[in-house]
Amino acid sequence: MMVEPIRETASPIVAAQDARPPVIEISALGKTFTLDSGPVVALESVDLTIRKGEFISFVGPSGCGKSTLLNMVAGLLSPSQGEATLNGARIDEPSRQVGFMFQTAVLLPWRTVEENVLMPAEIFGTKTQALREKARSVLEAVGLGEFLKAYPQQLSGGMQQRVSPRTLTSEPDVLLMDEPFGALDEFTREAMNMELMRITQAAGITVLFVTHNITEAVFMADRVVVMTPHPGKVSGVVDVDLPRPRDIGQMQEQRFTDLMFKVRGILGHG
Ligand SMILES: Nc1ncnc2c1ncn2[C@@H]1O[C@H](COP(=O)(O)OP(=O)(O)OP(=O)(O)O)[C@@H](O)[C@H]1O
Repeated sequence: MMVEPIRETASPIVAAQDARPPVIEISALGKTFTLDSGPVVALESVDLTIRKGEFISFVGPSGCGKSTLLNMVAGLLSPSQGEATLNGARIDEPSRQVGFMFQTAVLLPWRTVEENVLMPAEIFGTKTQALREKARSVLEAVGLGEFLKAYPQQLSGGMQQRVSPRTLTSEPDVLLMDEPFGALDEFTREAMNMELMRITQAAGITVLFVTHNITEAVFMADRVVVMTPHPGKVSGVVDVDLPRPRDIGQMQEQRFTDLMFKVRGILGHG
């Protein structure tokens, strides 16, 4: 009897990823909005398995359904076709295991930065001293250590946005991020991205990260999901086999440029 030779996987990073259990499984997921002018297919038959601890970037032009997809995974929007599951259970409402970071920081003006950060824990009745310390360390990590007692209106717009990672205080299993640092200046954005990678990698948090920026998408991700509009769909998935921890210097490497062009090619700007 012939024995099949064992095929070597292309890289140990990919092999390690494959061994991780699936956290989110998206099958034939679609969403059609009905407008007075007729139906709009926002998203068409998406299939995707996301494993524990993976960092997935979603990149694509405006209107390709990135937010629609994220909102369905968040349980904020119900699918028209197919389903998404979280740890095997169909997602049909928001879950405490899933944190959501939006583009704009939603802060209550009458609460201090620290009180804003601790608000979700207060609502769920889980505010503890340990959590307070955790909130402080997250705020210190994003350079807001001096502003715990400040009110949102005393911070610049960019500083207010840096409060976004408060979602991390609640230690979600999955973090959904819809252009969380989109409005920040490039330097702060880069620093926030590095910090985000450090925290989520250390805690094994699975991240779904939406961005318009191809460089950022490649730099952050284990896989880049490339989406195109009319109708919104996944046109390709690019494996990012760059070692971790990542550093800015990797952007100068040929492999990085190749991956960027691969993404561009799928987007149709190749
Ligand atoms: N609530 C809604 N009602 C009707 N149409 C919608 C609704 N939400 C989204 N759409 C449409 O669905 C399509 C996908 O929108 P979506 O916001 O998911 O795209 P996106 O890729 O996130 O865009 P952007 O990058 O601009 O945020 C668009 O054509 C949009 O107009």
